[in-house]
Parts: sequence; structure tokens; C-alpha cells
Amino acid sequence: MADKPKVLVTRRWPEAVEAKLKELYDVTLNESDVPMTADEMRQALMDYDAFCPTVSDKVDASVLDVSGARTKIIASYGVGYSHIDTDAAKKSGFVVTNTPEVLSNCTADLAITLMLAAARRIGEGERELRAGKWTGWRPTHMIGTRVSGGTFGVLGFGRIGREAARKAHFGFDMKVIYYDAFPVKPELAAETKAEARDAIEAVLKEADVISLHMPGGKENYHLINEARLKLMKPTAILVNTARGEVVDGDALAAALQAGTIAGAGLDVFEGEPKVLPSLLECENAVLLPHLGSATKSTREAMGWRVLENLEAYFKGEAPRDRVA
Ligand SMILES: NC(=O)c1ccc[n+]([C@@H]2O[C@H](COP(=O)([O-])OP(=O)(O)OC[C@H]3O[C@@H](n4cnc5c(N)ncnc54)[C@H](O)[C@@H]3O)[C@@H](O)[C@H]2O)c1
Ligand SMILES: O=C(O)[C@H](O)CO
Repeated sequence: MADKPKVLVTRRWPEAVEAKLKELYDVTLNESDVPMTADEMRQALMDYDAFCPTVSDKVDASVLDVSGARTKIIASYGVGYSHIDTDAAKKSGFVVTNTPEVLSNCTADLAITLMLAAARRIGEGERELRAGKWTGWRPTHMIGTRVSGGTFGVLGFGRIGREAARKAHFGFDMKVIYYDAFPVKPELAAETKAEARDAIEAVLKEADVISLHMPGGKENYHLINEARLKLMKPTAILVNTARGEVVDGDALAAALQAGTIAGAGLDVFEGEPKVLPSLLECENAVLLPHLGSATKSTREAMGWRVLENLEAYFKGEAPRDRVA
């Protein structure tokens, strides 16, 4: 019998998925869950048939620019792949896959959670109560913003953006407007009666809640900057479950501090796990540690999707989620 392919996984994965990996492959798991260094990742490409990183591993050109690698497939755990330099991967002949669809629902749930938490001042309220500073109900206490019936603006009308739109429309009776960098098939907008706008600026000016759902990476670096934040209504809320680098964090903190926008709900940060001190100071920002896909069933489904990609690849078939 031929030797099992050698597979390296960079971080701990759900137990059931790790168990299946052990059954199918000669797998090395990262029991300590400590992130790998660039040198360790480079070495892994020389020693394993498959390399399975995740969104917190920086798989850049310095890692991928290798010759004589044993690895053929980089099967990433997560849908976003801006942590992988796909041009460098292609140049070195690696196949790259991700895990789309299975996490759209949970990530959209979190976008809605952040919308409500920021609009209804959930973080501030909880902090006040836990600090023993709550003096009781009164008509003027901690007044938030009503989102039901408002306008939900989606930037990046892809899988997660559309799912968030569905929840906002059917759950909160919101009108949906969107901008996407590429044409969107009319049937994908029809369900929520979503109306296209021809520019990011149009969505920023009109929406009560703006939810970001485009990929990160250099193409979308600081897409939401000081000038664009100035277009938002003073009552509007910005939600980011996409990638931290899409927003200029200091400009956002300045807008939040000055009250030129009402609030923000952020799940992702440029340079995470570091968070800008200026954002930490904003009472009107709800800040979460990248929890978009963090449910048991979703994290398992992401693992099964990696396995599906690996199995296809090792059978000589095209993996369904090839991105490079
Ligand atoms: N917070 C989390 O835990 C979490 C979980 C899953 C995904 N994500 C992030 O969400 C992103 C979106 O995932 P998806 O599955 O919906 O991807 P997707 O490819 O289905 O959708 C992204 C959409 O953004 C559009 N787009 C790209 N650049 C744009 C721009 N400048 N302006 C407007 N639209 C633009 C694309 O055309 C596409 O329609 C991922 O790339 C990932 O970074 C975060
Ligand atoms: O891109 C992704 O998949 C998220 O950031 C983590 O689930």
C-alpha cells in the first residue's frame, strides 16, 4: 500500500476533524496551538505534501518563494485568503483552496449582532451595569438608535453580504442597498429587493447601517478612509466583519470620538490581535475578537471542507474551492 500523504496543520482544529485527518493522512497537528514562524512554514513546504494554514498565518512571498517544495496543495481553513500571497503561490506552483459558503450564515449572524449591539449601546450598557454605575431606569438613559425599518447598506454583495442583507430585510424590515465591485446577477438581489448603487459613496450617504463584506488585501486597503467616513450620516453605524485593513482604524476612531458617526461594530482589526488604542478608547464601538465563524458546527464544517479539498486533490481531481 502506498504511503499516506503527509499533511501539516498549523493550528488546533475541531477535535472531530483532527480525528478524521489522523485516520486519512500522516498528519502533524500543532498540539501547542502556537502560531508557526515564517521559517517553520517554509520548512513545512519542503517536508509535507499538503500544508493547511488558517487566516492568522501570514503565508507571504517570503514563505512561498521556495524551490524544490514537497507541498503541492495549500488547503487553507477559512474563506478569506488575503493572508496568502496567491501570486507568489501560483509562481511556485502551489494549488490554493479555501472554505467558502459553510460560514456565511454564522458570519452574517455576527454582523447583525454587531449592528444591534452598536445601535442599542449594548457594550456601554453592560459595562455600566457591571461597574455598579447603573442608577435605575429613566426615560433619558442610554438612548440608542432604532434599526428596524431603516436602510441596510452592504459593501461587497457576495455570499456573506447577501446573507446579512437577508437577515436585515426579513428580520428587521430593512430596505437593502448595496455596492459591489463586480456586476451582481439580478436574481441574487431579487430576494431582498436589494437596490444597487453605482458607488461606495452612494451607499455611505444613504444607509443607516453600513456592513462591510468585501475581501481584505492590498486591493481594499483602507477603502473606508477619512473622506468616505465623512459621507456617513451622523446617526449611522459601521459594521466590519470583513477584514481589519479595509478600514483606516485611526480615521474611524476620530469619527467615533467626534460623533460624526453614531457607532461601529468591529470583529476584525488591521494587525490583529493588536487593536489600535484609539479604537479601544471609543465607548461607541463594540469590539469583538474575530468571532464571525466561531460556532461549533461552522468550525467543523470549515474543517470538513478542507478535507473535501484535500481528498479531491489526492484523488487527482480538481478541488472545488481552488482560488489559485
Ligand atoms: N469575521 C469573520 O470571522 C469572517 C468570516 C468569514 C469571512 N470573513 C471575511 O468576509 C469576506 C467575504 O466573504 P464571502 O464569502 O462573502 O466572499 P465573496 O467572495 O462571496 O464576497 C465578496 C464580495 O465582495 C466584492 N468586492 C470585492 N472588492 C470590493 C470592493 N472594493 N467594493 C465592493 N465590493 C467588493 C466581490 O465582488 C464579492 O462579491 C472574506 O473574504 C473574509 O475576509 C470574515
Ligand atoms: O475568512 C474567514 O474564514 C474568517 O476570517 C474566519 O472564519
